[in-house]
Amino acid sequence: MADESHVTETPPAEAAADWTIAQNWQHYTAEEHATWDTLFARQSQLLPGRASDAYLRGLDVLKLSKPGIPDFAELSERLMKLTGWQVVAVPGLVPDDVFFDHMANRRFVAGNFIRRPDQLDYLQEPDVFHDVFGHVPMLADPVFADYLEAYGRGGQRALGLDALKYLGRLYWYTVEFGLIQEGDDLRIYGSGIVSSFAESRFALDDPSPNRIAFDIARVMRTEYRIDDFQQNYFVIPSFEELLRVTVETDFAPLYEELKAQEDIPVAAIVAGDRVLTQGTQHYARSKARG
Ligand SMILES: C[C@H](O)[C@H](O)[C@H]1CNc2nc(N)[nH]c(=O)c2N1
Ligand SMILES: N[C@@H](Cc1ccccc1)C(=O)O
Ligand SMILES: [Fe+2]
Repeated sequence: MADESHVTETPPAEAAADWTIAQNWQHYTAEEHATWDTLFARQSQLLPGRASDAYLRGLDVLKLSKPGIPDFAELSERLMKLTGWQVVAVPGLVPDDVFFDHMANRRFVAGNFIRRPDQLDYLQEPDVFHDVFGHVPMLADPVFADYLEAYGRGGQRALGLDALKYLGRLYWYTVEFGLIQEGDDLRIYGSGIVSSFAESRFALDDPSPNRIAFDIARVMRTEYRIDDFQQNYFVIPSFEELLRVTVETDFAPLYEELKAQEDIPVAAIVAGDRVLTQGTQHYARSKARG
């Protein structure tokens, strides 16, 4: 999950300078493994027909020899052979520059903790289920694996250009909450959706949110919220197209243009949008009434 986290700059005592820690797979309790198995089984039944082909193909990389929470060492060995990525354990959110450096070197940072049984349906911090079940299967797709490495390098560049706000939105509306058109069907590839039981249905079926065709400048201008279902989803035509418009476009001039423009509020529809669903926003309004 990506958000405007306010993490401290010095790593916690047990972490290395790059914020990595030992996963300590042998320390997980039977209850923690059971939480993983419950979440895994629930999503595995829900996602066929909802998640993108690339995600469902990638899911196999998680079918390891042991039940319960995956062992990052075993997982990384398999992932490395497929796309050169590995999964490293961190205690939680890490500073942006640390996050980008790992990503630029094909190291995916994953929380080593798992949510409590009473948090099955939603939590804001990225736990091992969100990071590994949500993100890792996409790392097994060669095109998406290239996209994420390029994103890491782009993040390092964006830091230097004071443009993190714009790149963070691109991450949010693709890696975390992206939808993709597959033939006549709308499918999920965003990790924040696939790792959420309720949002996996809401994102595709509910008339409440907007669903808008992906446009790089529009996405970078659009605000987002981190505490509930999204009110906007952006739809890409393919991962190859996402790679083409992000890796091949020099963002520096785009960042300058965006700095001269207003941000677009969440849920707004603006001129030029190719709107697939004009949302009713009834979900957000019902929550606002409390
Ligand atoms: C880079 C961007 O700001 C984003 O919010 C980052 C910050 N730090 C992170 N740290 C961890 N562990 N996981 C994440 O997804 C992120 N997201
Ligand atoms: N093209 C971006 C780098 C980038 C690539 C892929 C994803 C995100 C960002 C830049 O010029 O900064
Ligand atoms: Fe995430």
